[in-house]
Amino acid sequence: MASFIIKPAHLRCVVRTCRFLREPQTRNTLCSSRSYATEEDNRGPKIYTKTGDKGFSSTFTGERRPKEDHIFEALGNTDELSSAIGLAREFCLDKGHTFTYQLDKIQCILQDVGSNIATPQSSARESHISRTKFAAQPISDLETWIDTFTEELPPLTNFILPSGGKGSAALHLARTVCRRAERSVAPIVRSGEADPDVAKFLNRLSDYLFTAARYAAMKEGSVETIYTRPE
Ligand SMILES: Nc1ncnc2c1ncn2[C@@H]1O[C@H](COP(=O)(O)OP(=O)(O)OP(=O)(O)O)[C@@H](O)[C@H]1O
Repeated sequence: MASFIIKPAHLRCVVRTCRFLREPQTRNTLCSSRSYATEEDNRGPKIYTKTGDKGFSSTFTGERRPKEDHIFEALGNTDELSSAIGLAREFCLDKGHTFTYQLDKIQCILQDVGSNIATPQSSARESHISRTKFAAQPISDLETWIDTFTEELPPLTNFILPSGGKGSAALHLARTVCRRAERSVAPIVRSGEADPDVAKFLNRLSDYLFTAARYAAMKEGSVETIYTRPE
């Protein structure tokens, strides 16, 4: 069994993803097993390699690029997005919301987003591409979930401000991080280095997070603050 440790930061994950993707049997076990660290992992290498100390890091294809490269920017934003969703999920769990399993799934898909971003097509071999292919199904799942929330929600008649309780406000914050992730992925997709479905997924995800925020507020009976023009 290959070693792969989920580190606190998704970017770490992506980098480890770079390592663990070399061992395909570990891919897709991430979300199902929940048992991320094995005894072997515990005896494994240290978390720090020091190879990034000079401001360069590696893509999954083995290229060394400066850390301000578009790819690491997008990976960092994806990592931050997963963390923001993780926090929102905790607030939603506290309130007993039934949709938190969706947030779990989304966090797993964001790992796949990171894998795809970390694999620039121009330097990828066939084996890299097949291991980091991004599936379109998660986009349809988001659309189904959005439509289900929307059926229960009252129509939107005003601009609402991020509010509506801790879960709702945290989902709005995650939505804004999602839009930043989308902006940073756009040039990578445009240059043909990442899968266009990654951009589509992030675009749909911000709509999902907006709708889930409203749904959480409604279920909690929390008031969403409406924009009013200051006097
Ligand atoms: N600051 C960063 N922001 C976003 N992604 C990063 C950043 N630094 C590295 N990465 C990506 O995340 C992966 C894992 O990060 P990690 O911190 O292990 O890399 P590193 O800094 O190159 O190595 P080390 O921390 O061991 O010196 C890297 O392989 C790279 O793809």
